[in-house]
Amino acid sequence: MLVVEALSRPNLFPASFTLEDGECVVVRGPSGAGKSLLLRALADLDPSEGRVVLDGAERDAMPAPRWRSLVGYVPAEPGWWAETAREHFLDWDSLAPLARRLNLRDGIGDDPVARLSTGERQRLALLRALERRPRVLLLDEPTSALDPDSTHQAEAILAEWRAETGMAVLWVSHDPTQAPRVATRALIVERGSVREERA
Ligand SMILES: Nc1ncnc2c1ncn2[C@@H]1O[C@H](COP(=O)(O)OP(=O)(O)OP(=O)(O)O)[C@@H](O)[C@H]1O
Repeated sequence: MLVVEALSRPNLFPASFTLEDGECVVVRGPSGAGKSLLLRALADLDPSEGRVVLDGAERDAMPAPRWRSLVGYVPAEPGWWAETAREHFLDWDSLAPLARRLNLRDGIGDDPVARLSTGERQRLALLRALERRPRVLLLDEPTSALDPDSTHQAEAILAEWRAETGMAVLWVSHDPTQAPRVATRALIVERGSVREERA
């Protein structure tokens, strides 16, 4: 469903790979290797060269806002523009069951974002991205601040979502035990070069 051909930008050599419907591929590699650069290029947040095709539609032929609604991105440090958490959602109340599964306490939607913990913000950013129902979700260390139970809940929710909607996931993780739990394939990024391996 996603075809990437010779995608490149400064500090990232041309990368080619595909993502199948409902697939999850982990992205691994040393700190500073170019993993976030790869995700940001795919999300069309920074200028890049190469060809990216989603469900037969060329990225370059699509308005950027349309592309960004199809290809969701959860950065390692998500941004917040309104005071309370709920203001960042289309319909916060409908997400209550998922929020509970992620061990987020009731009422958190009305708290000022600035007062929330790093792990709380991380889980809210994941929910915010899922709510937009992207075809592809790019995750930059989405569970790095979570306890083991919340991590497993997030992994389970993403697996269910992929199975139900066909959403594909590209998941940057530094946790060697997480990769085989969530994916069968890995993209290894080293000094700006991308190659494929088993997860
Ligand atoms: N806009 C940019 N243009 C060019 N190079 C950049 C840009 N932003 C970051 N870099 C550099 O590119 C390199 C790769 O950065 P990147 O953030 O992709 O690493 P990473 O693999 O995600 O690392 P980490 O695991 O620490 O998050 C770094 O040396 C960084 O300084």
